[in-house]
Amino acid sequence: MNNMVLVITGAAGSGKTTLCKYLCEHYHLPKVVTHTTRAPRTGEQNGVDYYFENDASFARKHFLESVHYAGAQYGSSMEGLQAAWQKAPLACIVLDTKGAVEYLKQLGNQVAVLFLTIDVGPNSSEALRKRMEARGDDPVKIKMRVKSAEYARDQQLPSALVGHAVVIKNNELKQAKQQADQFIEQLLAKLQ
Ligand SMILES: Nc1nc2c(ncn2[C@@H]2O[C@H](COP(=O)(O)OP(=O)(O)O)[C@@H](O)[C@H]2O)c(=O)[nH]1
Ligand SMILES: Nc1ncnc2c1ncn2[C@@H]1O[C@H](COP(=O)(O)OP(=O)(O)O)[C@@H](O)[C@H]1O
Repeated sequence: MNNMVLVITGAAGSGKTTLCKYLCEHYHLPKVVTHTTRAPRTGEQNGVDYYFENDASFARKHFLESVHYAGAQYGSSMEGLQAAWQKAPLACIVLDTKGAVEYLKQLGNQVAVLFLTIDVGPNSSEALRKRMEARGDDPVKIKMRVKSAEYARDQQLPSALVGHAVVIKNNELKQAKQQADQFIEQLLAKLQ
């Protein structure tokens, strides 16, 4: 196979961004930077974390797929993916579960999916909220997000990804990284 894209998906606060950063650094994977109309969080950089857009600039882009998530728009382009593949045969992207399903539909066996979750029993949703707080998110934004349909939806693996996604419980980051390492090594071997 020539090129593949690793899609990291899962609940808000489950550690998608953290794991993507780790894998990109450790395996020199190019990250596909996506576009959003949400405001940057403290420390986020335009062109690195996201391309930050307004509604008008977002509307002018040509997206492979785009979604509404908790009151903002997000979208990813084929050009972004092709640019990443110019650098290396395995690229990485962070998407909501709707985007992950769409990637699988459009790109088939060029897509590998990692679904992140946490499982601390009935308090798992609360644990995710605490992680968003610890990340420094605006409390008003956290409230909005937790109430959104997308937040509830992304806590479960969608049926379209069953049998396609590798599920990793990120209760402990060290263990989650080890499981992701195994998965990446299999993918890199496939691409050789
Ligand atoms: N479908 C899709 N989802 C995206 C895209 N970019 C980011 N997302 C997802 O949008 C959701 C909200 O992202 P963000 O506001 O950064 O919040 P976070 O999940 O708490 O870090 C997350 O599930 C992201 O993975 C995109 O281009 N397409
Ligand atoms: N296993 C873990 N245990 C505790 N905190 C974690 C763990 N994994 C990630 N975090 C922290 O939780 C917060 C949310 O992680 P992040 O990667 O931003 O999630 P996502 O991109 O899925 O919303 C961050 O502050 C991150 O440092």
